[in-house]
Amino acid sequence: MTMPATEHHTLAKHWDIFCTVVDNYGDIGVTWRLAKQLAAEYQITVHLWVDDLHSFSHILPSLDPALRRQSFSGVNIFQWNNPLDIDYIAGQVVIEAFACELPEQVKSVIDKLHKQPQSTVPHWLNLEYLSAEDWVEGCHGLPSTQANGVKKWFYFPGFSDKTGGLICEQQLFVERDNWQANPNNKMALFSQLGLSGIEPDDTVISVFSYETAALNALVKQWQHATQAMHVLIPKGRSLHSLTEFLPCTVSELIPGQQIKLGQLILHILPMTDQTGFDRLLWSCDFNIVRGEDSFLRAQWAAKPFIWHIYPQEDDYHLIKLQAFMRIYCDNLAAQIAATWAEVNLAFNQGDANAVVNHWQQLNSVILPLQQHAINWPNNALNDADLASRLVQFVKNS
Ligand SMILES: Cc1cn([C@H]2C[C@H](O)[C@@H](COP(=O)(O)OP(=O)(O)O[C@H]3O[C@@H](C)[C@H](O)[C@@H](O)[C@H]3O)O2)c(=O)[nH]c1=O
Repeated sequence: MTMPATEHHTLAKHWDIFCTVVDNYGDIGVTWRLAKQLAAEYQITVHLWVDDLHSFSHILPSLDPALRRQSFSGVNIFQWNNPLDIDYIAGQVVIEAFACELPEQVKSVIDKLHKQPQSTVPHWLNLEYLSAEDWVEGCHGLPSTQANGVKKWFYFPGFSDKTGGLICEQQLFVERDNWQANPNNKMALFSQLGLSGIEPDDTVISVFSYETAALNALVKQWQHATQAMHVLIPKGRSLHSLTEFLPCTVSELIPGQQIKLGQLILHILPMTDQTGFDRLLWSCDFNIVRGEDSFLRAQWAAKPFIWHIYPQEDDYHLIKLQAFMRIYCDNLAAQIAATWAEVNLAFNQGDANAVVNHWQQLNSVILPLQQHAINWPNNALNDADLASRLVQFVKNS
């Protein structure tokens, strides 16, 4: 472990972010977005420590899971083995993402620094999950003093100006608007992804959900659509709810493969990096997303969406869903809000009949819903994105 012998220790300038991949791609998805933005917009050297590079490589295909150190987009990516086999050098900030436990070596370096007279310790932050619930405002930015006296700060993303904000790159909306202004962009993307047979005016829906009977019911209904419909689904959890429509097992499906079901064509999507995923969401008419990061990106896409929230014990996720739906629907006409909320609720409850009924009603409110989706991102950002608030928070704390 590298510890300078000097008494007056000055911290290195970089930030460390520690991320464990619990399951799925959300934890690494969020930390990777944040790391890239801190590097690109604030010229901060970021060391991103990840315990599962294989999972990470699904959303960063150029990553080599066998390498212990590598750099992409100005971020140094380190394999986090336990115990650490790469030296931790104390930097300005250490972020433990989603309450992952920091490695012992890191805690012991912080502890030693804390005990040295006149030395500074890194700002130690715990980055929490995003929630639209009211209590978040009261908990954001609170310190917790550890047994050794070092303070750890709780950083809560959120939708109000009293929270830590939402991850959004400064140029994202400009890039999205430019992309959406020219339909050739989406057609070029579809062809680059190996998707054929999509005409510019066809309805295109992306699906990145968990397993649910609601998706199965929607696919049954979409087969009888009046016009051609395309549903784009990456290999993964959504398809486990659609096995009755598939000609083979989910693992045998190949990206680019098409399954024709009446008016509907299911397209198997390759997974792309996050920039490609964002562009996909910008290019579809409707997106079904999940978790945390794709949920936010669907909002930034300015398109109507269903949020399949990550399921939690005792249906706690439904409380989180309701909290978000309340703020999203705040200035929406009652009938539009009710229809959109009912589709979301039915999808999350796996209620096949209800989701089909409410989906049909969605057609009658789709224009104002599209307009709302366009207005929402600027309102939601509340003037400051998460990275800018985080940099400010570190300066002030
Ligand atoms: C389909 C696809 C996704 N992605 C990215 C977008 C997101 O960063 C990431 C998916 O993350 P999420 O949308 O958050 O959904 P998720 O279900 O994968 O992750 C979840 O993990 C749990 C452990 C957390 O508790 C949840 O809150 C949630 O974050 O994958 C790509 O980069 N390319 C792709 O082709």
